[in-house]
Amino acid sequence: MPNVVTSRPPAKLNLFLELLGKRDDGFHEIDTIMLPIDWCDEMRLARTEASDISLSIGWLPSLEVVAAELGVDPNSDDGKNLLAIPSDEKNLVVRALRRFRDHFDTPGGFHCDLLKRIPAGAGMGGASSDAAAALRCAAALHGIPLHNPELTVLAAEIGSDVPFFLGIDRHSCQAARAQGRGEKLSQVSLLSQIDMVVVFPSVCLSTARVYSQATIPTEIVPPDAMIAALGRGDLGGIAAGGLNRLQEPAVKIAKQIDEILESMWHIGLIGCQLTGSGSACFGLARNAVDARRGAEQLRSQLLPGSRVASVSSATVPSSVNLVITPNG
Ligand SMILES: C[C@@](CO)(OP(=O)(O)O)[C@H](O)COP(=O)(O)OP(=O)(O)OC[C@H]1O[C@@H](n2ccc(N)nc2=O)[C@H](O)[C@@H]1O
Ligand SMILES: Nc1ncnc2c1ncn2[C@@H]1O[C@H](COP(=O)(O)OP(=O)(O)O)[C@@H](O)[C@H]1O
Repeated sequence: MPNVVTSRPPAKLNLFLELLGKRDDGFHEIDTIMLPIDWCDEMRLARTEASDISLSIGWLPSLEVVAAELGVDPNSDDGKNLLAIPSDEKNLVVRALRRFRDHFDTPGGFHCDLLKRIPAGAGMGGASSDAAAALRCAAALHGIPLHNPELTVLAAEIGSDVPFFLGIDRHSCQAARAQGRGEKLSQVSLLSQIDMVVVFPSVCLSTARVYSQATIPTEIVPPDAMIAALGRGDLGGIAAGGLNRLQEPAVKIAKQIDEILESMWHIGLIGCQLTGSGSACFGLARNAVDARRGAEQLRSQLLPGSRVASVSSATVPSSVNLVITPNG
């Protein structure tokens, strides 16, 4: 069995998000279309003899570069709020590894090196994706099949969005419809790659806070038009079918989201909206070249004060790669 493995957990965007109702347990019933994108963290997981679970965290390309883009001093309160990622039990990676070890009763512990690219509190699912990758990496290190259904049960206990990042029923997945609180998944087919620009404003939004300010619409919109447009590879249809019922409450908390969206529409991106509970926004481009050009234009307008990236649709789950170490 390997002693060290690596993985590249991807971010996600919600192309569609409808609220169906509020449940007694405080969660909302949702209907959402999630798309993995090629904006990824980097994870390296090693088995340790001691039973501890430890995590070290850094930013790529570096804390200083990311802080400069966001226009914050990394040591200020604002900087810490945006860039200080917990390395204790609050980190979903630590929670995932602990649950894994307790559930499968595996010997020893883990050390994880996590290099972040995905902004936190952005609605891009970075923490959830890291947790899913940690479960898969831990399974690989202990010879447990990566498609073991018990991993999906553990994933749902860690967070509503975590199961999506494991893929669906052993299959790699380009897009998924998630229902229930987000854990009931079905495949959505995608005819062609989607190229987009993502902007993360310098604000971190709490998922719980945004949900708490949301209202359930009187008329529920189904995702049918979005699903059909994705299957046809119809960019105009994807843009027209976009919806995010969390956008209104997120904008009430962080007004700058509206300004960001305005700038995105202005440079010719289409279907511009918030992802998840925010604060990141995305807009669709005709192709990868247009997305890169759009990102450059927005960078010149919005930096410092945001992170801007051109991205393309990707797949989940992220692969797990064995690392050959000198002693094993
Ligand atoms: C909004 C979405 C859309 O994909 O993503 P993010 O913006 O977080 O990336 C998800 O629904 C977020 O899923 P996730 O981030 O895993 O949330 P959880 O940790 O399970 O829950 C955090 C809190 O959000 C609220 N919550 C979450 C999911 C849900 N369906 N209804 C809720 O009301 C609850 O208050 C819960 O205590
Ligand atoms: N592995 C992780 N990476 C980033 N943030 C994490 C991680 N684990 C826990 N967190 C905490 O969870 C919060 C939200 O994480 P994240 O999933 O990135 O945002 P969102 O729910 O908006 O997609 C962060 O602000 C951070 O404090």
